[in-house]
Amino acid sequence: MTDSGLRVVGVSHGYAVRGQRLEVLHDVSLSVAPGELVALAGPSGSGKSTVCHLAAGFESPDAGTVALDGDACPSVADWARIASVPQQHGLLAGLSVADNIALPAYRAGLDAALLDERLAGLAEALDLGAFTRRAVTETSLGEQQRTAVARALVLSPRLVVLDEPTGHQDDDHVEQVIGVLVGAARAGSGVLVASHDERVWAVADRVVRLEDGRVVTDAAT
Ligand SMILES: Nc1ncnc2c1ncn2[C@@H]1O[C@H](COP(=O)(O)OP(=O)(O)OP(=O)(O)O)[C@@H](O)[C@H]1O
Repeated sequence: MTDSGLRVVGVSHGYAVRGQRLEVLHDVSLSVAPGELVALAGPSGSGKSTVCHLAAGFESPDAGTVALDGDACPSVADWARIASVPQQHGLLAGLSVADNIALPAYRAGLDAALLDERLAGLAEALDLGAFTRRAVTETSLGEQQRTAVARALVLSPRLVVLDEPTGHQDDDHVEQVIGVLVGAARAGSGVLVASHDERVWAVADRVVRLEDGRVVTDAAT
Protein backbone atom coordinates (compact mmCIF):
# COMPACT_ATOMS: atom_id res chain seq x y z
CA MET A 1 0.00 0.00 0.00
CA THR A 2 1.27 3.50 -0.87
CA ASP A 3 1.05 6.72 1.17
CA SER A 4 0.42 8.70 -1.99
CA GLY A 5 -2.65 10.97 -1.97
CA LEU A 6 -5.19 11.55 0.80
CA ARG A 7 -5.60 8.88 3.44
CA VAL A 8 -8.23 9.18 6.15
CA VAL A 9 -7.82 6.31 8.59
CA GLY A 10 -10.05 5.42 11.52
CA VAL A 11 -11.23 8.99 12.03
CA SER A 12 -13.71 9.92 14.72
CA HIS A 13 -14.62 13.55 15.20
CA GLY A 14 -17.16 15.72 16.92
CA TYR A 15 -18.25 19.17 17.97
CA ALA A 16 -18.80 20.86 21.30
CA VAL A 17 -22.52 21.29 21.80
CA ARG A 18 -23.71 22.96 25.02
CA GLY A 19 -20.51 21.99 26.82
CA GLN A 20 -20.56 18.36 25.66
CA ARG A 21 -18.59 16.66 22.88
CA LEU A 22 -21.01 15.32 20.27
CA GLU A 23 -19.33 12.73 18.03
CA VAL A 24 -20.55 13.01 14.42
CA LEU A 25 -17.96 10.87 12.58
CA HIS A 26 -17.29 7.34 13.76
CA ASP A 27 -14.24 5.37 12.55
CA VAL A 28 -14.28 6.82 9.04
CA SER A 29 -11.66 5.63 6.56
CA LEU A 30 -11.31 6.60 2.91
CA SER A 31 -8.63 7.47 0.40
CA VAL A 32 -8.18 9.61 -2.69
CA ALA A 33 -5.24 8.72 -4.92
CA PRO A 34 -3.59 11.29 -7.20
CA GLY A 35 -5.66 11.46 -10.39
CA GLU A 36 -8.72 9.99 -8.70
CA LEU A 37 -12.12 11.68 -8.40
CA VAL A 38 -14.00 10.45 -5.31
CA ALA A 39 -17.54 11.57 -4.53
CA LEU A 40 -18.82 11.78 -0.97
CA ALA A 41 -22.54 11.06 -0.85
CA GLY A 42 -25.07 10.72 1.94
CA PRO A 43 -28.06 12.40 3.50
CA SER A 44 -28.01 15.87 5.01
CA GLY A 45 -26.21 15.71 8.34
CA SER A 46 -24.39 12.46 7.56
CA GLY A 47 -20.97 14.10 7.94
CA LYS A 48 -19.82 15.02 4.42
CA SER A 49 -18.81 18.60 5.27
CA THR A 50 -17.05 17.42 8.40
CA VAL A 51 -14.97 15.00 6.31
CA CYS A 52 -14.23 17.87 3.89
CA HIS A 53 -13.06 20.14 6.72
CA LEU A 54 -10.73 17.44 8.01
CA ALA A 55 -9.41 16.55 4.54
CA ALA A 56 -8.75 20.24 3.79
CA GLY A 57 -6.88 20.67 7.07
CA PHE A 58 -9.34 23.15 8.60
CA GLU A 59 -9.66 20.88 11.64
CA SER A 60 -7.71 18.01 13.18
CA PRO A 61 -9.51 14.76 13.96
CA ASP A 62 -10.31 13.80 17.56
CA ALA A 63 -9.05 10.28 16.78
CA GLY A 64 -7.47 8.59 13.78
CA THR A 65 -5.30 10.19 11.11
CA VAL A 66 -5.69 12.41 8.06
CA ALA A 67 -2.61 12.51 5.85
CA LEU A 68 -1.63 13.77 2.42
CA ASP A 69 1.28 11.93 0.81
CA GLY A 70 2.18 10.55 4.22
CA ASP A 71 2.29 13.97 5.90
CA ALA A 72 -0.16 13.89 8.80
CA CYS A 73 -0.31 17.67 9.09
CA PRO A 74 -1.95 19.06 5.97
CA SER A 75 -1.23 22.77 5.66
CA VAL A 76 -4.16 24.97 4.68
CA ALA A 77 -1.74 27.73 3.71
CA ASP A 78 -0.32 25.88 0.73
CA TRP A 79 -2.96 25.82 -2.01
CA ALA A 80 -0.66 23.97 -4.37
CA ARG A 81 -0.93 21.03 -1.98
CA ILE A 82 -4.53 21.28 -0.74
CA ALA A 83 -7.11 23.64 -2.17
CA SER A 84 -10.76 23.73 -1.21
CA VAL A 85 -14.18 25.04 -2.07
CA PRO A 86 -16.07 25.36 1.20
CA GLN A 87 -19.87 25.44 1.14
CA GLN A 88 -19.79 29.21 1.86
CA HIS A 89 -17.10 29.72 -0.85
CA GLY A 90 -14.85 31.94 1.30
CA LEU A 91 -14.20 34.55 -1.40
CA LEU A 92 -12.70 37.94 -0.53
CA ALA A 93 -15.39 40.60 -0.93
CA GLY A 94 -12.99 43.45 -1.72
CA LEU A 95 -11.47 41.74 -4.75
CA SER A 96 -12.56 41.16 -8.33
CA VAL A 97 -13.43 37.73 -9.68
CA ALA A 98 -10.03 37.52 -11.40
CA ASP A 99 -8.10 38.54 -8.27
CA ASN A 100 -10.01 36.01 -6.15
CA ILE A 101 -9.12 33.26 -8.63
CA ALA A 102 -5.51 34.43 -8.82
CA LEU A 103 -4.95 34.91 -5.09
CA PRO A 104 -3.31 31.50 -4.44
CA ALA A 105 -1.12 32.07 -7.50
CA TYR A 106 -0.03 35.54 -6.30
CA ARG A 107 0.90 34.05 -2.94
CA ALA A 108 2.79 31.19 -4.58
CA GLY A 109 4.65 33.55 -6.92
CA LEU A 110 3.37 31.82 -10.06
CA ASP A 111 4.88 33.14 -13.27
CA ALA A 112 2.63 35.93 -14.64
CA ALA A 113 2.34 34.47 -18.14
CA LEU A 114 1.41 31.05 -16.78
CA LEU A 115 -1.13 32.67 -14.45
CA ASP A 116 -2.70 34.57 -17.36
CA GLU A 117 -2.97 31.32 -19.31
CA ARG A 118 -4.56 29.46 -16.40
CA LEU A 119 -6.93 32.33 -15.62
CA ALA A 120 -8.10 32.48 -19.22
CA GLY A 121 -8.55 28.71 -19.40
CA LEU A 122 -10.53 28.50 -16.17
CA ALA A 123 -12.62 31.58 -17.00
CA GLU A 124 -13.57 30.07 -20.32
CA ALA A 125 -14.23 26.57 -18.98
CA LEU A 126 -16.41 27.96 -16.18
CA ASP A 127 -18.16 30.69 -18.18
CA LEU A 128 -16.65 33.50 -16.09
CA GLY A 129 -15.11 35.50 -18.94
CA ALA A 130 -17.69 38.28 -18.83
CA PHE A 131 -17.25 38.85 -15.08
CA THR A 132 -13.54 38.62 -14.37
CA ARG A 133 -13.07 42.36 -13.78
CA ARG A 134 -16.21 42.73 -11.71
CA ALA A 135 -16.15 42.87 -7.91
CA VAL A 136 -17.05 39.40 -6.69
CA THR A 137 -19.83 40.94 -4.58
CA GLU A 138 -21.46 42.12 -7.82
CA THR A 139 -21.90 38.59 -9.19
CA SER A 140 -24.53 35.92 -8.65
CA LEU A 141 -24.17 33.09 -6.15
CA GLY A 142 -23.62 30.62 -8.99
CA GLU A 143 -20.88 32.83 -10.46
CA GLN A 144 -19.29 33.12 -7.02
CA GLN A 145 -19.36 29.34 -6.66
CA ARG A 146 -17.65 28.90 -10.05
CA THR A 147 -15.11 31.58 -9.02
CA ALA A 148 -14.32 29.51 -5.91
CA VAL A 149 -13.90 26.38 -8.08
CA ALA A 150 -11.51 28.26 -10.38
CA ARG A 151 -9.53 29.59 -7.41
CA ALA A 152 -9.17 26.06 -6.05
CA LEU A 153 -7.79 24.77 -9.36
CA VAL A 154 -5.53 27.67 -10.37
CA LEU A 155 -2.41 26.03 -8.90
CA SER A 156 -3.32 22.48 -10.09
CA PRO A 157 -3.23 21.28 -6.46
CA ARG A 158 -2.17 17.88 -5.26
CA LEU A 159 -5.62 17.53 -3.63
CA VAL A 160 -8.76 19.58 -4.08
CA VAL A 161 -11.67 19.25 -1.66
CA LEU A 162 -15.03 20.63 -2.77
CA ASP A 163 -18.20 20.82 -0.72
CA GLU A 164 -21.33 20.83 -2.95
CA PRO A 165 -19.64 22.72 -5.82
CA THR A 166 -22.69 22.41 -8.12
CA GLY A 167 -25.28 23.47 -5.55
CA HIS A 168 -26.00 26.87 -7.13
CA GLN A 169 -25.64 25.89 -10.80
CA ASP A 170 -28.14 25.34 -13.61
CA ASP A 171 -27.79 22.22 -15.79
CA ASP A 172 -25.30 23.71 -18.27
CA HIS A 173 -23.08 25.09 -15.55
CA VAL A 174 -23.25 21.81 -13.60
CA GLU A 175 -21.73 20.17 -16.69
CA GLN A 176 -19.02 22.85 -16.83
CA VAL A 177 -18.08 22.38 -13.17
CA ILE A 178 -18.03 18.60 -13.61
CA GLY A 179 -15.89 19.04 -16.73
CA VAL A 180 -13.19 21.00 -14.92
CA LEU A 181 -13.17 18.54 -12.01
CA VAL A 182 -12.73 15.59 -14.36
CA GLY A 183 -10.01 17.58 -16.14
CA ALA A 184 -8.23 18.28 -12.85
CA ALA A 185 -8.25 14.58 -11.96
CA ARG A 186 -6.96 13.65 -15.44
CA ALA A 187 -4.16 16.16 -14.93
CA GLY A 188 -3.17 14.37 -11.70
CA SER A 189 -4.97 16.12 -8.83
CA GLY A 190 -6.81 14.03 -6.28
CA VAL A 191 -10.40 15.31 -6.20
CA LEU A 192 -12.72 14.79 -3.23
CA VAL A 193 -16.18 16.20 -3.84
CA ALA A 194 -19.12 16.12 -1.44
CA SER A 195 -22.28 16.15 -3.51
CA HIS A 196 -25.95 15.29 -3.59
CA ASP A 197 -25.85 15.43 -7.41
CA GLU A 198 -26.05 12.09 -9.21
CA ARG A 199 -24.31 13.65 -12.23
CA VAL A 200 -21.24 14.12 -10.03
CA TRP A 201 -21.45 10.55 -8.76
CA ALA A 202 -21.65 9.31 -12.37
CA VAL A 203 -18.23 10.71 -13.28
CA ALA A 204 -16.55 9.69 -10.02
CA ASP A 205 -14.09 6.81 -9.90
CA ARG A 206 -15.61 5.86 -6.56
CA VAL A 207 -18.57 6.97 -4.47
CA VAL A 208 -18.13 6.87 -0.70
CA ARG A 209 -21.52 6.95 1.01
CA LEU A 210 -21.87 8.19 4.58
CA GLU A 211 -24.82 7.58 6.87
CA ASP A 212 -24.94 8.85 10.44
CA GLY A 213 -21.21 9.57 10.37
CA ARG A 214 -20.16 6.10 9.15
CA VAL A 215 -18.97 4.90 5.75
CA VAL A 216 -21.65 2.48 4.55
CA THR A 217 -20.34 1.89 1.02
CA ASP A 218 -17.14 2.74 -0.86
CA ALA A 219 -17.63 1.51 -4.39
CA ALA A 220 -16.29 2.03 -7.88
CA THR A 221 -18.87 3.47 -10.28
N1 LIG B 1 -20.28 23.43 14.16
C1 LIG B 1 -21.07 22.41 14.52
N2 LIG B 1 -21.45 22.26 15.80
C2 LIG B 1 -22.21 21.23 16.18
N3 LIG B 1 -22.66 20.27 15.36
C3 LIG B 1 -22.30 20.35 14.08
C4 LIG B 1 -21.51 21.43 13.59
N4 LIG B 1 -21.31 21.25 12.27
C5 LIG B 1 -21.97 20.12 11.95
N5 LIG B 1 -22.56 19.60 13.03
C6 LIG B 1 -23.35 18.33 13.08
O1 LIG B 1 -22.52 17.31 12.55
C7 LIG B 1 -23.29 16.41 11.77
C8 LIG B 1 -22.67 16.31 10.40
O2 LIG B 1 -22.77 17.59 9.76
P1 LIG B 1 -22.16 17.86 8.33
O3 LIG B 1 -22.31 19.31 8.07
O4 LIG B 1 -20.79 17.27 8.28
O5 LIG B 1 -23.15 16.99 7.41
P2 LIG B 1 -23.37 17.01 5.82
O6 LIG B 1 -23.49 15.57 5.41
O7 LIG B 1 -22.32 17.82 5.16
O8 LIG B 1 -24.76 17.74 5.69
P3 LIG B 1 -25.39 18.63 4.48
O9 LIG B 1 -25.58 17.68 3.31
O10 LIG B 1 -26.67 19.11 5.06
O11 LIG B 1 -24.42 19.74 4.18
C9 LIG B 1 -24.73 16.93 11.78
O12 LIG B 1 -25.45 16.22 12.76
C10 LIG B 1 -24.56 18.38 12.17
O13 LIG B 1 -25.70 18.85 12.87
